Amino acid sequence: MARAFLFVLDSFGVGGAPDAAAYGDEGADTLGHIAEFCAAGAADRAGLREGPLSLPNMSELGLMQIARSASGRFPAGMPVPEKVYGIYGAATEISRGKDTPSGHWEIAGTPVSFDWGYFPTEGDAFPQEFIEALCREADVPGILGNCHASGTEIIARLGEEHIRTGKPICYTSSDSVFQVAAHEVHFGLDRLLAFCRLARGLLDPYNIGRVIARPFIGQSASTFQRTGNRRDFSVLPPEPTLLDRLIEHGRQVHAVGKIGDIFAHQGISRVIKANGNEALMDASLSTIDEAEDGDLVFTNFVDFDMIYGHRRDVPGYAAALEAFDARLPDVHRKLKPGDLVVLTADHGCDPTWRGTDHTRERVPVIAYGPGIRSRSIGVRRSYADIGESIARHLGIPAGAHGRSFL
Ligand SMILES: O=P(O)(O)O[C@H]1O[C@H](CO)[C@@H](O)[C@H]1O
Ligand SMILES: [Mn+2]
Ligand SMILES: [Mn+2]
Repeated sequence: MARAFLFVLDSFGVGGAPDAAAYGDEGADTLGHIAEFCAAGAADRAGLREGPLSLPNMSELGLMQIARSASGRFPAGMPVPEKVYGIYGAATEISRGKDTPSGHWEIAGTPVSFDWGYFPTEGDAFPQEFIEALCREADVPGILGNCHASGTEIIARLGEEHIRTGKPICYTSSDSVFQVAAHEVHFGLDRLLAFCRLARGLLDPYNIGRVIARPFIGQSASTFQRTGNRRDFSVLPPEPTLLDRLIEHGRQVHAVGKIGDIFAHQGISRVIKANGNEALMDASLSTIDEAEDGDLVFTNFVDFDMIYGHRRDVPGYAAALEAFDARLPDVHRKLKPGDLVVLTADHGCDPTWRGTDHTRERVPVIAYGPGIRSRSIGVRRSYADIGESIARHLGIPAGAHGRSFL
C-alpha cells in the first residue's frame, strides 16, 4: 500500500489536445514551444539560463516519449534517453474548461461535465446588478477594471487610482473567474478577503468557478507587486473526489500549496502553505517525511503558470522547469518501498502563445517508485485515470470515472 505523492506542475502542457481548436488553441504546446525557443537560443537570459532546455531527470522518466505521443514530435534540442525508468504517458482532458479547478478535479477522478459561466469580452465584463449588490453590501464606492485583463498589467494601470479612490480592481480572464486586486495596506488584506467572500456568495447563480483575491503592495505603477497572500474561493467539486474517498477510508490528505483552495477545502486533512516553487518543494519533502502508509501528499507548483506562463516569459518558464527537474533527486531519496510519485499538469499555458490565457493541451503523466516497472501507458482518454491509479495504489475502491493504469 505505502504512500502516494501527486505533484501538479501547474500549466505544464505537452500539446496535442484533440479539441484545442474549439478553444482557439490549435498548435499550442507549452513544452514543445519552450524547447523550440531554447534550442534556437531565444530563451537565454543573462544570469538565469542559456541554451537548449535541460530536463535530465524528467527525460529519464519518459518526458521525451510523452511529448512525442501527445504532440507527434520530440521536443527540439533535447536528448532522448535510450532507457526510461517508470511509467509514462499523456492524458487528454475531458472537462469542458481549461482552468485549474477543472484540471485538478479531473486528475482527482471527477471530471466537470457542465459548462462554467464566463464573462463577456466586449463591454462591461460584469452584470450591473451583481456589481451594485456587491458594492452596497461591501460598502465600497464602486469598482475599477470591469474587464478581461492580465493581473500584473491591470495593477500597473489602475493601482494608483485604486489607492486614491478605495475602489477594488475587478477583472476576469478566459477562465470562469472573478478576480479582485486590492492594496494590502491601503485597502487592507482582511477587507479584500471579506469583499471576495461576499462576491463568492453573489456569484453562485452565475455559475462562476472561482473568486480570487489578488493582494498587492508598493506605492506606484513601477513598484506594485503581488504578494503570496492570494486566496482562491472555489465552488465545491460536482461529486466527491479521490480526496473525499481517501478521507472516508480513514486516510490523510496532505494538501501543499493551493490544493486546499482548489478543492474548496473538501477532502483535505491538513494544509501546508508555501510561497514559490522552491519552498513548495521543501514543504513537499518534509510532508513526505510525515506521511503515513495509505496517505496522499498533493502539491500544486503554481509558479510555472502564475509567474511565467500567464506572463508569457519563456526563459523564466524554462528556468523554472530546470530548477524543478534538479530537485527530483531529493524526492527520489525520500522514497520507501511501495511509494508512488506522480508528476502531471492541469492544463497548458504556452508562453509563446497569443494573449495571456491558459491553452488547451494534453498533460504528461509520469508515475514511478521503488520496484515500479517501466512501461508506456499511451495517451489516456481522461486525467481521471491518474486519480483512479492512485486509488488502486492506496487500496481504496475504484470510482465512477477513469481507469487505473496500475
Ligand atoms: O493574470 P492573472 O491575474 O495572473 O490571472 C490568471 O490567473 C487566473 C487563475 O489561475 C487565470 O484565470 C488567469 O487569468
Ligand atoms: Mn492551473
Ligand atoms: Mn493560471
